[in-house]
Amino acid sequence: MTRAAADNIVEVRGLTKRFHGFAAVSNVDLDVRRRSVHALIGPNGAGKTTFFNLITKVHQPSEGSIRFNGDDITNEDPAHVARRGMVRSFQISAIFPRMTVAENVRIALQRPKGISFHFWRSDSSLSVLDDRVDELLAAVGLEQMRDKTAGGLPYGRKRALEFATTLALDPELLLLDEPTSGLGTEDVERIAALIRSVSANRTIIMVEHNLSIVARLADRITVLARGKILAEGTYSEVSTDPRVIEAYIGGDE
Ligand SMILES: Nc1ncnc2c1ncn2[C@@H]1O[C@H](COP(=O)(O)OP(=O)(O)OP(=O)(O)O)[C@@H](O)[C@H]1O
Repeated sequence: MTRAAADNIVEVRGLTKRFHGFAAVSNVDLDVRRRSVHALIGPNGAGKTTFFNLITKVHQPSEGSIRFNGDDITNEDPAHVARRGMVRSFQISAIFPRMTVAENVRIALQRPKGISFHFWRSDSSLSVLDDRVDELLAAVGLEQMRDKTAGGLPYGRKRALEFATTLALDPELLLLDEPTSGLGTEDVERIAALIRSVSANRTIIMVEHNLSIVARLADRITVLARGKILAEGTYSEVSTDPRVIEAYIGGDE
């Protein structure tokens, strides 16, 4: 591994995605530093979701390359990429609504990359699993709701549960797709605190429209507009960049 690859968990070069000739992401070069919180912002239609879909390999790039931990993953399928430790969160559909909160976390722990567990294992591994379920529920503030049916939780609490099921996979790189969207102030604060606490020992890339959250959490910010990188830097750098101000004012946000 080169020195740059050791410092950067993700290295993207010349990444382009065209849909019927329209470049949703165009010639993007992006490095994500290990153990940083890296935010991707930009007006509607800037290409943020497409970029997430490219690096998680939901979409195959039209051009360019993607490295994860120094390995070229450009031609890998999404399941392989997830097994490498790149996990995307905030897909509420991933929650089983008829199961309890604790059962949802337990199932996530039994997935590949979660705690290795089989039903024929001993009671001691069962209790290890229960301990980990309780730890994860405590981490997201759901310990009081462990036996409630997941489908009946309020929206903000479902988000917290989804966070717990994602953390169960112990991702090295966590991709958060608008983690605070649709949440009330109290839940936004809870999720922000959670992102901060889980960022201590992993890398996070997040697409986030709430710029005050970006300002508080992100070490580095990439601003996309019309599929291209417009600016990159700290919040104070990008928020004072005239090109960024123009893109936001000139855009539809
Ligand atoms: N599957 C697709 N087929 C055709 N065009 C697409 C497809 N996916 C995205 N696009 C187009 O690519 C552009 C970028 O879309 P994308 O969803 O990546 O932007 P975004 O920055 O995530 O926007 P938002 O903040 O509104 O979610 C848009 O013009 C969109 O219409």
